[in-house]
Amino acid sequence: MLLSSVSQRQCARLLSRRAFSAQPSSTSTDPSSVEWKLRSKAGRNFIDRLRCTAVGGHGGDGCVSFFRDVFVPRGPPNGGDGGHGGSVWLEVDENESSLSCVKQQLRAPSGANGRGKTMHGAAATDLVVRVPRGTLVREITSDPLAPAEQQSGRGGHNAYLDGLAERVREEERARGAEKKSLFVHYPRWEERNEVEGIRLPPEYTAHLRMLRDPVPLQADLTRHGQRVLVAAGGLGGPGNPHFNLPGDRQPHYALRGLRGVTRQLELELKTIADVGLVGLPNAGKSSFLRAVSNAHPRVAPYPFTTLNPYIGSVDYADARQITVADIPGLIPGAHRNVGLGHAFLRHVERSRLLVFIVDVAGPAPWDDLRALRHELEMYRPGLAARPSLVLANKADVGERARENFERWQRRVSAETPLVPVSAKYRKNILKATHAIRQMLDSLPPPATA
Ligand SMILES: Nc1nc2c(ncn2[C@@H]2O[C@H](COP(=O)(O)OP(=O)(O)OP(=O)(O)O)[C@@H](O)[C@H]2O)c(=O)[nH]1
Ligand SMILES: [Mg+2]
Repeated sequence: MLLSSVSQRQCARLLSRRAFSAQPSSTSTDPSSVEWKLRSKAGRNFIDRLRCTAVGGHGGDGCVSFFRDVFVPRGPPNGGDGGHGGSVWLEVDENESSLSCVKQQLRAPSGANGRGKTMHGAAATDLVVRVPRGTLVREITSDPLAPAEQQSGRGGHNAYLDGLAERVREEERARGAEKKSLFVHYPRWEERNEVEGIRLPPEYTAHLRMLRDPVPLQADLTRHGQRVLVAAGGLGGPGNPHFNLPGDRQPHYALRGLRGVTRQLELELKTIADVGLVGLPNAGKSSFLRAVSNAHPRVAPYPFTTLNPYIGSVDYADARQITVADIPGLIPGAHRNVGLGHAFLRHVERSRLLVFIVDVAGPAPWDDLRALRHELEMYRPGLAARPSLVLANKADVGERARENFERWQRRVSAETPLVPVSAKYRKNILKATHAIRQMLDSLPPPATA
């Protein structure tokens, strides 16, 4: 059996309680159980997938006012412009390791309204949200009429088409009404102002068009400092001096500020590391990461000690650094998300080199390796064919480990390097890190985004 101490079903049941944001469960009081561990700080704070809404700030309204003085009863217009609304940005910060700092509502502040005496409203500051390197941003597009389309039979399809036609008619109606509602009027001038024929400023119409037909957003944030605009702030409304035209020197209207863009987003963190450690639970992945890097993931003699990915960096004598990701253990069925396999596998998906850590003192380490490769291949075809290295860990554990290793070495093909190590007692670690580096250096450099 591949996983002796914890049954597959038990792991799946316990881990399935870890929702998107790793909600703790309340029953267990056994400190070695997965439930207990999920209640710990690390389990609760690590979020690698979430949905949020980004809302750009509203633009401030333009002002309608006129210069007045003792001998100037009908002075020129002097209403200030409204300030622009703040935009929402996502920015990569390599010191962040989780999406836990991202709130569900990302709302940028609104711009201030313009005032008389040509006082323009202040523009709002942008909201910059820091996300970890490797964050994928996707817009969730939802068509409110889509469920009707999915209904079976002709009736459902007709209902969908009728709904679409009605929506188009509604939009046309709104367009006529919208133009009126875009204006701010001088007191008691609503009826007298003839705003239908007025040409809106080009940037204003461009913003309106953008609000009506938003371009779907998709981004992959891979570099420190990289930024993406997820919700543009609304445009401030121009004050009445903008409409001071030869035919009308006393415009009694200005434009309202426009709302910002609103987007429903899904953020997913897919860790970027040079090397991904893959192994069954308890194989010694975290012990290996501790042995080679400055990271200190928890090590304990029971499965699922690690519940979040950890990244450590291996420093070589010539100042070369290699990042290594330790992920929670995989169990058979991980590709079907058993034991939250998907949540873990996404963190090695982008590694250039996979390092399989296998307990060589187990009954059949070669079967463990086959099972791991199978899970990777089923999760994403081609993943198992990624350049890899096998570390036969726990080589210090007596006669059985030595026999297994010798048997295994006779079986493996030349292209799969097999290195015996003892992560716990730090034996043969240099040879392993040397082999990792050699393999990485022989690979083509990573594609830069
Ligand atoms: N004898 C021996 N024990 C080891 C070795 N490497 C790890 N162990 C022990 O194996 C147990 C599990 O080690 P971990 O590093 O937590 O294993 P893991 O693969 O990270 O486990 P999960 O995080 O649960 O997936 C611990 O008790 C370690 O002390 C080794 O080389 N030799
Ligand atoms: Mg671990």
